Amino acid sequence: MDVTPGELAERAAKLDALNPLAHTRDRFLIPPDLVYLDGNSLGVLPAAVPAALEDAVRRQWGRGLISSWFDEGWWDAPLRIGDRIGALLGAAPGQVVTGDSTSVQLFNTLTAAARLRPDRRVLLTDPGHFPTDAYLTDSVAQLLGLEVRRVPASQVGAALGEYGRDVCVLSYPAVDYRTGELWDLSAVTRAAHEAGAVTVWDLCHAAGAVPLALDETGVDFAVGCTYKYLSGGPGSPAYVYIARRHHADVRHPLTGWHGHADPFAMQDAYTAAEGISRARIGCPPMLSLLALEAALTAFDGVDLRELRSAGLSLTSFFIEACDLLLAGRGFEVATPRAASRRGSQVALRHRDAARLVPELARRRIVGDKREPDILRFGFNALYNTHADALAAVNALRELTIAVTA
Ligand SMILES: Cc1ncc(COP(=O)(O)O)c(C=O)c1O
Ligand SMILES: Nc1c(O)cccc1C(=O)C[C@H](N)C(=O)O
Repeated sequence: MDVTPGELAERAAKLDALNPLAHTRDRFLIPPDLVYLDGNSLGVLPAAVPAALEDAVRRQWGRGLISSWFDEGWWDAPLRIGDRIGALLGAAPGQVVTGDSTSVQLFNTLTAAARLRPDRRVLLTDPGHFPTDAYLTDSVAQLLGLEVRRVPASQVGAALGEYGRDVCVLSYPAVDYRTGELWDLSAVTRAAHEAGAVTVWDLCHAAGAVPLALDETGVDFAVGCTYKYLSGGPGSPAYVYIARRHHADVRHPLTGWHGHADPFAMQDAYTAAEGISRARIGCPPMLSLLALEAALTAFDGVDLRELRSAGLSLTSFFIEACDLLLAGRGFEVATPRAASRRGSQVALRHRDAARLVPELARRRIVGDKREPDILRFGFNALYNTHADALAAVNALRELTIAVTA
């Protein structure tokens, strides 16, 4: 090892001191002495949330009661908060709506997307997609009489060349939940369009960590959760993006009354609302939605390019520290080393992953384990530090034995 742990600690301190986003850490209530590297599963509580929830419960609900639906802007909250999220996704206003879970949004969106190409029979998806995406893709295919083919994003071009004219939808994650690999949304979307198909992207592991340019990239549909890098809280509502050019044609299977053109006319038959409102379903979980709105203020004034470079600085430093301090201890970096191919997490493979993750937690360092042998460390540049990264690597060094000298 050319660099000593002491020198790495100095580097971490310097990098943290130079971080232009250092001030945003104060926007979160991080438990003292905790190194939290699991914000890619459940983000830390933003400082603005408790008071916003208190107000939502005691004043808006407690005193305003039913009048709050309109007097406090509850009815428009899914659209208002959708636009705030849209700004983080590179989407112009009026194309994102919040509500329901990612799973529900996936079902609604995949079905609506496939219906745009009724003469085609193949749904293309990632063999390593998150389980809920895999299960729902299969369900939608079953319901619509389609066939699912599982092709890695890196091989989509070849697959489309072979049978692309029969593909209706490509359903892919922007960032792989296990390895943290960032896919090329632009290249996959372009290839899909050349073959006449549409894309449904799952942004769960990208939104709020990686700058996205949905409008510019020509993405058709996207869904994502808000409890990871957006720190909306456990079970906070998901969102869906539908490019404006599809609004008039899109037909959802979940035709709830909030998506009706005139909800309070209480008509017998469904008529879809204009614009993104047609992606609304039923009554949204308002308290969670208002907590999410407060949580998103943690992004106020944050330049997303700066956030991305701070995130890459953290993951690059973590990988470098792993290379230096964990050599010969049975670890393998499963995340791409090229910054352009990396989201904001680093995954390490180790055959003792199941032992190491709880051992880390006992030392107040939280990451998580994914099957079969992956240790995941998520870095939210709004609150994580290089010192956090080094603490995790130092602990892993203490918990393992070097096999080679
Ligand atoms: C890529 C991805 N999609 C979807 C989900 C979850 O969906 P839901 O919010 O419906 O539980 C997760 C995480 O739980 C995920 O990582
Ligand atoms: N949504 C979760 C939950 O309800 C319980 C525990 C974990 C989660 C997660 O978010 C897991 C996460 N999507 C993953 O990437 O594995």
